[in-house]
Amino acid sequence: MSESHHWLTADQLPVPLDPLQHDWLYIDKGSLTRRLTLLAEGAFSVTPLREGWQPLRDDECAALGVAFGSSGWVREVYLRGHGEPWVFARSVAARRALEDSGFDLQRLGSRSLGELLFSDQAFTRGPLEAMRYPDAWLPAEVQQTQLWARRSCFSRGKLGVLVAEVFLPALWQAAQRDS
Ligand SMILES: C=C(O[C@@H]1C=C(C(=O)O)C=C[C@H]1O)C(=O)O
Repeated sequence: MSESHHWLTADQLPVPLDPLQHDWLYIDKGSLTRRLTLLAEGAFSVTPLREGWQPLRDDECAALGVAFGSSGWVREVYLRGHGEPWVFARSVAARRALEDSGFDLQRLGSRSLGELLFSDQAFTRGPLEAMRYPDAWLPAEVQQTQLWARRSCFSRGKLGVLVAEVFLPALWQAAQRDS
């Protein structure tokens, strides 16, 4: 894997990002749901693509502090502005921690996970890390190399919900128009 295939904090990036990308990837630590809702003037929606129990990826197990190959809940969605996919988001939590926590990730459907995480004061957000997301991890229809993604872990007690967000070209176009 090349250097760009590691999750990096802003100070670990070999080359600084342009200011707009830096802002979306690292600076805004508030709810992305809220930011996208504003950018889309309310025309925001969440569409689940895939939800279920699966073995988590190695980078996810490492970030959550569980053994490689651990099972977890995987939720993949599009966050849409004006119906267009703006962000592909993949959120995961280890099975044991999730079951012990009573946190109801399984029945969210098209409600935003962000609303839930940000409305519960007990969750704290870990550092934001970014990388160019491997295209093989994206749904075929938006597959493209070199797309920037970020991730961070929301923690409440022993539960960690790791949220990765991949910014799609339509988002950058909308953000550029707005800036
Ligand atoms: C973490 C947030 O939640 C967003 C909403 C998600 C969902 O509904 O699955 C997933 C990831 C995030 O992009 C947020 O709004 O900041």
